[in-house]
Amino acid sequence: MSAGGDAPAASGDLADRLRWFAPGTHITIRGLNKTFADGTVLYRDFDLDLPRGKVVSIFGPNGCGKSTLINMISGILDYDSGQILFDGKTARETKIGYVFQNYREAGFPWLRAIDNIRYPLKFLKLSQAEKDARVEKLLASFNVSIDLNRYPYELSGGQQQLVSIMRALVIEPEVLFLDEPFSALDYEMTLFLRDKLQSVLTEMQITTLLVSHDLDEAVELADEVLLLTRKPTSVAARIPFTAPRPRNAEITVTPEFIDVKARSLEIFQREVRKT
Ligand SMILES: Nc1ncnc2c1ncn2[C@@H]1O[C@H](COP(=O)(O)OP(=O)(O)OP(=O)(O)O)[C@@H](O)[C@H]1O
Repeated sequence: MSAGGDAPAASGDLADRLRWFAPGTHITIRGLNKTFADGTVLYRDFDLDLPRGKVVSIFGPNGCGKSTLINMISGILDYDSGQILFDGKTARETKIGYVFQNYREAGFPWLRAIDNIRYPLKFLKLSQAEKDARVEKLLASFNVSIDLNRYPYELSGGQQQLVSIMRALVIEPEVLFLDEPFSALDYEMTLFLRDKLQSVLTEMQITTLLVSHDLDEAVELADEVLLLTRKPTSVAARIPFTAPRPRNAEITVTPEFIDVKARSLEIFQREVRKT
């Protein structure tokens, strides 16, 4: 982890800089810099505040740095300098869940599905009864009908991604990162998982960052669409979407959805056209 990632909780100058946060702000990014070894400058003095308990969908041109951003926030990837704090805590001090696009590489193939879901609980100081209750509650929330005694290779892609999502949620994360979680799945499974995930996130009030290349999906799930520019990357716009939840695919024909999607698309296309 870089100096930025190891940074202690806010103090001195930093505390002064953080004092003007909007109420409810959870994740604060200040002065973030990331340049790759080949000289590609991706983020330069990048600032961002992300609200507590909301779902923010990140959308932007190909290669603008969406995955890199959530990897740096979640602590998977080093950054050169700057500060990323979760209510003043570092990523290491924060309970984080992460769902990857490639579910095949995300789980342990030698563990049954149920043991993959339970695995992260090993690292929490909970009694066995508390761990069992956590898992039971989660399975009930997702209304799981698949045989979780199967190994991942015995499950469909969608079922494996469902296992990945439950494994990310079982620790009751403060923040959940989803990087293209449904893009490798068929449409029927995508709709099912979107609905389930959305109702669980609404119930658990988890601060969530979603990267999606599907603008309908990005808007449907979002409390806010965060549009990024081409690199060096900055925030092009933030567009709230306040339609009540639960939402499903039918939301896509409502005037509010169409308006948010049209405004997002306009900004996206403006950024794509820039050379
Ligand atoms: N290790 C690396 N070295 C050099 N450049 C890199 C490295 N990793 C990523 N990049 C570049 O940084 C940019 C951002 O990559 P990233 O995957 O974060 O973008 P993205 O917006 O998620 O992309 P996509 O829309 O294609 O999924 C891309 O141009 C990519 O080629």
